Amino acid sequence: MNFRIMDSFEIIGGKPLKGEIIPQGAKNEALQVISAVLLSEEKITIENVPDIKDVNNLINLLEDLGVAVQRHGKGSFAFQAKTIDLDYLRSEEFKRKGAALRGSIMIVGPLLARFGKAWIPKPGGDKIGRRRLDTHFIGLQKLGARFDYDASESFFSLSATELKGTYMLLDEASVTGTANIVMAAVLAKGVTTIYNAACEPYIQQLCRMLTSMGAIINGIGSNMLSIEGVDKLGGASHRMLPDMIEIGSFIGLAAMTRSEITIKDVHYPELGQIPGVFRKLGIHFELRGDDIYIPSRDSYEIETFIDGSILTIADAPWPGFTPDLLSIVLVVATQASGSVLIHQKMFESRLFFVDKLIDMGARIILCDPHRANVIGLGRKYPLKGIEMTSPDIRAGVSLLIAALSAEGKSIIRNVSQIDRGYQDIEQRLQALGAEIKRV
Ligand SMILES: CC(=O)N[C@H]1[C@@H](OP(=O)(O)OP(=O)(O)OC[C@H]2O[C@@H](n3ccc(=O)[nH]c3=O)[C@H](O)[C@@H]2O)O[C@H](CO)[C@@H](O)[C@@H]1O
Ligand SMILES: C=C(OP(=O)(O)O)C(=O)O
Repeated sequence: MNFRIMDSFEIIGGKPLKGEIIPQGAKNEALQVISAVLLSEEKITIENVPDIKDVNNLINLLEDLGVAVQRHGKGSFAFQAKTIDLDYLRSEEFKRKGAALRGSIMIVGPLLARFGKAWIPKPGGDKIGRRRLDTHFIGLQKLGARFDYDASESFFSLSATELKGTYMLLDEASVTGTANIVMAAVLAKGVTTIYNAACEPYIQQLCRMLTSMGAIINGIGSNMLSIEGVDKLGGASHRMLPDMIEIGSFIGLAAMTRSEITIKDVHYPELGQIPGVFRKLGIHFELRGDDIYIPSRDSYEIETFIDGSILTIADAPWPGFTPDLLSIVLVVATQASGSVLIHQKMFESRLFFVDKLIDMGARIILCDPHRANVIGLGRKYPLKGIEMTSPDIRAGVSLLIAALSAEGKSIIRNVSQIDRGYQDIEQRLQALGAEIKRV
């Protein structure tokens, strides 16, 4: 039998969309809190889990490790990590499956804390520049773990007879690094202080879930976490936040395609800089209850800085602007009036996809791997549909937004990148009136 993998989208662009959209649960929170179920032998219920490739891969990985997983309905799961098959961690299958996603790195902290051992292949995720793991391993070593790296197999091993709380200053505020160290410290002996900790909402959510499991964590939401280790953690139930990157993607989509869209239940207070950045691009929207309503408008004009100089939008660790939305901001700017400098400081290979936008007719100068200057077309002419390949998840969605706004047909290949993090995206866009199908 010949199975064809439907890994492309065919899009006929240029049509305004209309309707309501509910953001999925957050991919990056899911990867943290689902890894944390390994810390307890009791049942942990998690609601609003997104049905996306990365999360499903992590859940499968946990099942292979022996975690009992019950699906209670859409997005609702119960996990129980009573017995864990540590031998599986040495298997070829684990090496292959673990390497498929970035989030798998976060099983290391819990395994080390509860069983004194952990192995992990170099994790996957987007090819958007070097993605080192030093912060994770230096932090775990400070807690007392021994660490070994087999470069020929790209395989990390860690072990510890006892983890002991200590003070540490992280070399960078790594999101998954902080999550891993926190998950190890909650079961360590004594107090761990993590300074320069990442503090984005998903780390806060992880800390809240751990607290409801019985962990003692102070400083949640700040860059100084203090964790008093406990002997054992219990069960809990937890509800995940909506995905802020999806919410930002939908704001950008609405502006770029002249659409009237309501994004439901956004948890506005948790969106940090995101609404402000889209406002700086000249996009108008209203907060109605906890929904963001974006009216259909023909044009939007990028602001300048107060002194009249060209606006720069740059990423930074939270509470700065998330790097995961810069590609979307960039594409939205291509049809604005005015200019903006997009400065992707955190990842070095995330802007190369602008070549495809240039082929579609956008005016962009890639100054260097980190900076792109966008000179908005101000709707003087539409982008035109082309065939292209999605290099990473966020570039993929940016190209999708560009294609939905463009005149004519576009084909986007390699959309399994998009499936990593956006649930049923074509069906949800079709419900808003988009002409998109998987081919
Ligand atoms: C599964 C998951 O949750 N992935 C997210 C997580 O990845 P991840 O946890 O892998 O990303 P890190 O926070 O470790 O680092 C991201 C990049 O920023 C650089 N860096 C980081 C901190 C800092 O203070 N200075 C600095 O320059 C790092 O060197 C790296 O190049 O956080 C990233 C940053 O928000 C997001 O893009 C990813 O979507
Ligand atoms: C970079 C991302 O994901 P990951 O860390 O899983 O590669 C992202 O979600 O934009």
